[in-house]
Amino acid sequence: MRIAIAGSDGRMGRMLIEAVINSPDLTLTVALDRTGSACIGQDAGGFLGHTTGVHITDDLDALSHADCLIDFTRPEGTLTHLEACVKHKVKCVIGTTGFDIAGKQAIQAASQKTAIVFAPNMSVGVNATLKLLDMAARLLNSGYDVEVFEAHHRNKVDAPSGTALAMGETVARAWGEKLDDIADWARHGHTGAREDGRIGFSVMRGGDIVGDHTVFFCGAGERIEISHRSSSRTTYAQGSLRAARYLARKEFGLFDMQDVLSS
Ligand SMILES: NC(=O)C1=CN([C@@H]2O[C@H](COP(=O)(O)OP(=O)(O)OC[C@H]3O[C@@H](n4cnc5c(N)ncnc54)[C@H](OP(=O)(O)O)[C@@H]3O)[C@@H](O)[C@H]2O)C=CC1
Ligand SMILES: O=C(O)C1=N[C@H](C(=O)O)C[C@H](O)C1
Repeated sequence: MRIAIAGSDGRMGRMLIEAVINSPDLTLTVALDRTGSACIGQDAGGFLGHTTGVHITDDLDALSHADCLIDFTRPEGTLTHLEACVKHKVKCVIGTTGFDIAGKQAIQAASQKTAIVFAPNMSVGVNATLKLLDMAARLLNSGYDVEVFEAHHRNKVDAPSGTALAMGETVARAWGEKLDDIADWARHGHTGAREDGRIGFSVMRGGDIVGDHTVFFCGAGERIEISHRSSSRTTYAQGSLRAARYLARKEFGLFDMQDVLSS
């Protein structure tokens, strides 16, 4: 399978290039980054001291040499790349977070023309955690205050993380609610007492934290905490490759990591 990587000089882009190079069933054929980036023209494996012969480019028509693009960039970049994927009939694994409603609708529309896996977290552990949360939310559906906490590195630009949002959505869905209707995104000043049935969010940014998430179910006399902590980005890269292999069998459609992991 011929793989293209977007955001080749980014934290995830580099992890993905290394993972593809080390996967015998996958071939790196395209490495993208944005116009003006200092990495354009460099060998995609240069940061590893490795010569791949694939030079990082901003030419999206290079996607004609790929079967699947793996994209961890920014929403505006991903949506531009997705148009090129549709044009060149290339499948797409999207790990980027922070899309607005219009962005999510554009992904949905593109999935009628190509096959897409879109997930805010590609790690097997996080996706198992989402299953545990669904079970906990169904059992603890009254008398428990739910709070979602996430911590990430100082360079993360969106908040709450896509994973924290997915965790909140999982609890809200289990309660028959929409997250937007019951979320408290932040608290400051004289907030008054906490209301029942809300989901609170809190966010920490600092240093090189890869990604920590905890959902608290706080009751009277007890507290349940369901936590996931990432210590390496490898899990995101390996999950993305699994998603790309899954798409080899699909023509079009929108899938998530639960689809990938249950196949
Ligand atoms: N689903 C998952 O499992 C995971 C998702 N993520 C998400 O992936 C995304 C990227 O994270 P990370 O690798 O840490 O970020 P980085 O900032 O390290 O890398 C982003 C890369 O994308 C490039 N880029 C930025 N804007 C554009 C654009 N408009 N068009 C094309 N390329 C662009 C950057 O180029 P330049 O440096 O020139 O700006 C850089 O190479 C985030 O949304 C993050 O939340 C991260 C980890 C796991
Ligand atoms: O930006 C990151 O680093 C991460 N982003 C994803 C998110 O927003 O949930 C996944 C992971 O937590 C790392």
